Amino acid sequence: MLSVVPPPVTAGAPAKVNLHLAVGDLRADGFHELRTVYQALSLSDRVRVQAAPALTVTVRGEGAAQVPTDRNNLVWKAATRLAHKAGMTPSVEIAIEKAVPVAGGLAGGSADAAATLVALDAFWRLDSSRADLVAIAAELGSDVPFALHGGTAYGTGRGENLLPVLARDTFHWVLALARDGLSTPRVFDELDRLRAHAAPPRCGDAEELLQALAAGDPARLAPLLGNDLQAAAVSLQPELRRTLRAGVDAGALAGVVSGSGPTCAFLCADHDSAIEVSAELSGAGVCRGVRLATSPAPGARVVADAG
Ligand SMILES: C[C@@](CO)(OP(=O)(O)O)[C@H](O)COP(=O)(O)OP(=O)(O)OC[C@H]1O[C@@H](n2ccc(N)nc2=O)[C@H](O)[C@@H]1O
Ligand SMILES: Nc1ncnc2c1ncn2[C@@H]1O[C@H](COP(=O)(O)OP(=O)(O)O)[C@@H](O)[C@H]1O
Repeated sequence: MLSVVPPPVTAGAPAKVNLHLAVGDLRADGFHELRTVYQALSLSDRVRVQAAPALTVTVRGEGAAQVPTDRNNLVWKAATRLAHKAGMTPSVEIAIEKAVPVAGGLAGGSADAAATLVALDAFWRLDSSRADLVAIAAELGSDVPFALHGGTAYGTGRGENLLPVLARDTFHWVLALARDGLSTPRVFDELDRLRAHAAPPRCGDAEELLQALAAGDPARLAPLLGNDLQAAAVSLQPELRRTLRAGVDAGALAGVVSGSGPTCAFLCADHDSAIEVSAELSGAGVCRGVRLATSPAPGARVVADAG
């Protein structure tokens, strides 16, 4: 009997911005207790899976040279864990097409892992429950469940416990990309160091911000954006202070470091304003490049294969 090779499957998954990121105490397991409001961005990576003699990973696109292609890639871990749970052999090639800047605080690696889970679930026709995929996602990284979820969500624990959040309308962002990345554990360590010596700003609770999201009002949302990791990211890359100032001078409603940085996310009043801010920021010499994005965006999902 002929065995039929299943056709390739492509999935996409979004980058994220933390609109609110309150970092609590360091736990015994090395993670910090978080309270965060995630929103998924229209900027997304794509992952294509197809049959191959053995597990292989290829990477093209934005920052590809900095992304591992061995077991250190989160997609490799995602594939082996899903295969193990399903009793499959992960004989697949996983081709990543990156658009999300690497080590930028935008959770690109988490997006790739979430897209891999969704793509392989379809490729192997596993029909896994959402809860099963979320459980594997949480083992892979704190941000991976949100990349599956998409939209807007409130995250607690180390960021992996999610509740959906109501957000009306579309928000317009300009992302200022930094020349060098920042390592997430290094930024958390830096925050602990700063807190041991002083009292860097804390963003408090998210109540008002949740109301601004439900109202879909960017002018109300802007002054409420907050990130406890910002002081640590700025301490490690002091030039971010200039970038944050330049975005607001260019007409953004507000700017915030995204997650552990160093990408700075600028909330704009509307699409036209975002175009103006991006043009001005590009010319100001304060960043490696700019990207326009909207939010919220859907979570990881199978997409039509562009070939
Ligand atoms: C900071 C955030 C905010 O959304 O995003 P990024 O800026 O990295 O995208 C996340 O908490 C990052 O999530 P993720 O990138 O999945 O991190 P993980 O792989 O789970 O953890 C990497 C390391 O970051 C630190 N870490 C992470 C999450 C957390 N709640 N407390 C921590 O202290 C730990 O040192 C951990 O070993
Ligand atoms: N698929 C992947 N894409 C990007 N980086 C990856 C991937 N898998 C593993 N990594 C590693 O994870 C690190 C963090 O990457 P990324 O998820 O882009 O940033 P952040 O944690 O700041 O959001 C990278 O420096 C890279 O070494």
